[in-house]
Amino acid sequence: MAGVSVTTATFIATSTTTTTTVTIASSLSMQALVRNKTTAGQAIALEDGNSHPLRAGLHTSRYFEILKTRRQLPVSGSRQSFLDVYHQNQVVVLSGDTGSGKSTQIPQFVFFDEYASGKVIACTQPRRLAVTTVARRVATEMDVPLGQEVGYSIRFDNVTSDKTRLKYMTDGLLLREAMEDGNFSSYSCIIIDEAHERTISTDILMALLKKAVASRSDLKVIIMSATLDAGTFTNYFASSSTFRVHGGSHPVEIMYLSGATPDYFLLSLHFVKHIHENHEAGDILLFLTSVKEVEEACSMLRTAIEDMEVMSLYASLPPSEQDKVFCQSSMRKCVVTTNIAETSLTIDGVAYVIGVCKQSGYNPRASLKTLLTAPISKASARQRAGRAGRTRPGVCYRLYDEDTFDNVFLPPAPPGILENEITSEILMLKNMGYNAVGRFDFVTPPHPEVYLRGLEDLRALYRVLKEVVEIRKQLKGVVQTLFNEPLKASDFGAANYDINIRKALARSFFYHSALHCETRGDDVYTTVHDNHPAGIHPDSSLVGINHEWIIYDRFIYTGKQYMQIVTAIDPEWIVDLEHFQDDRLSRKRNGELRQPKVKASLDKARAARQQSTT
Ligand SMILES: Nc1ncnc2c1ncn2[C@@H]1O[C@H](COP(=O)(O)OP(=O)(O)OP(=O)(O)O)[C@@H](O)[C@H]1O
Repeated sequence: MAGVSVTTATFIATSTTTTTTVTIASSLSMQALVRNKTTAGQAIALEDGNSHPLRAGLHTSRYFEILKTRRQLPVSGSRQSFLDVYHQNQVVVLSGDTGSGKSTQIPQFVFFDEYASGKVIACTQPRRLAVTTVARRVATEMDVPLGQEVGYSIRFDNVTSDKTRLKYMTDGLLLREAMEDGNFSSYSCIIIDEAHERTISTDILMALLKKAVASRSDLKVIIMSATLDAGTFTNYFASSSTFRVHGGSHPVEIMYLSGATPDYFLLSLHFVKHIHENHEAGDILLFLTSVKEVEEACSMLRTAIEDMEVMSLYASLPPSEQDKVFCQSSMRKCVVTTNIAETSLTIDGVAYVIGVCKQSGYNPRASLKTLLTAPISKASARQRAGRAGRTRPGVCYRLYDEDTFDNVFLPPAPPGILENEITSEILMLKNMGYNAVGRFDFVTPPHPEVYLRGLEDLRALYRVLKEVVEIRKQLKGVVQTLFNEPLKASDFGAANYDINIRKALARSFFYHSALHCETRGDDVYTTVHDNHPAGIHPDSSLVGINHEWIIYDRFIYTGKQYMQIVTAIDPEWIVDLEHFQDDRLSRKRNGELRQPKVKASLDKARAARQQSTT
């Protein structure tokens, strides 16, 4: 809607700020709250009352215990200043230190302020584990059963009800909802948490929210970020103001090595043992670089230390296994994890954090995903340290020297949209009516090459669909002619079924074709499009077969370059495509073919094809 201005403003809070408490009549109820006109004093009075403000009955004693610790969090001291800023602005960008209370407290402040709207508050997290654990914590803090006033929604797991007014969800799920309703009509406020992680979903959501706030003046947006990067978001939402919450829950001492280590893995295990044998009570959180390392470390630690409970934590573990790390233990706990535990998580009892690093990237030229050991960013290192000191003072051991942290560590990881393929996001935006995706108002626009690759993949999918539809039509015709009856379902047992599907894939994903390179040995191929050498991924059923031609879905780099999701094809299926005609084959500057073997194989296939048709 024209004329609606979107503004942001500054919110400064410190752990020492005192709370303004307004005297409230004892008869105050939730129904007396007026949307976006509530005070911190009103909410505090409702929270402090013996009676539960949301249901009949009294608060439990545990509720008051937790309430006492919540009131000591840095954000609690600035509840009224936050509300003032929130009331005056449609978009608030809030940044704060780890453990200051952003994820758990700010949504509750908004809960009281938005209660009269009758709509839902969404708080997004990039990771499923953060969604479920933060929602559970907030439901406990508010003394309500999870799924009632406070719930969560992740793919395949929806714990909400008609009563839910504060919903934690993944950024991906809210994005899916936006496909149906780009105005976010059922929400009064949307909180994007951990915005500094710059996941693709978060970035696209921010663009959609920028549009939505312009057409819905009653929609509020809060962008929460743990770093000083908030400027990027304030600029994006048409303002240059910055908002800070200072201080975390408890102090964290940072320790560095005095020099570099040649083997961080073994050293980290020695550190765990050293802490266990020499330091006072407190659980240990060890960050490693891959699932393989995590499992290896767990098994070595279990053998070496009997009186310690060792647990692994990574994204592909079943949720019931992940939840175990949050359970109390009579022994010291050591949680060995990947970067899944880097942000948002509070594992009660963790006093020691040990950190090493690795990161993945995407090369659009080669459609190549990499998973290489590389220095992490300072922001990541700070997030990891922030996992200590949440429920008690902590120590963070960084397995590198201070000089490395100051001079070698990378700047914050680039936004996900610059590092990943975005095919499904392009499709989604097109589906929402954004046809010129290249001109979409991204916070950081992706490189044109990533965008072009995405479009090429979509064109390929379209070609597959067209071919499959054509094959189905032909099969239907054949069956009808032969048996004089209509085809009821696809006949998976038909002799040519598999070949027809592979043919369709070959003719659509022809630019992902590769030719076996006999001189380099088993399972090594060269891509036809880019002339890259690559092996067949060890998980593939084609390993050891050495088909002459294959097509692949994607590249992955894990020390070696591999093609994943591959299928064998016959060059006779593709020789007629323009892409494989002589004048289109890749040549050097002097006109010589880069891959004479490709031409030889295509010529052979062309001759065979001609013979079979004559
Ligand atoms: N499950 C829990 N058990 C015990 N205390 C918790 C739990 N979750 C949160 N807390 C307490 O609340 C504090 C604030 O947590 P919250 O997740 O809101 O911080 P945050 O500012 O969002 O941190 P981050 O930037 O690391 O996500 C924690 O430091 C801790 O003291």
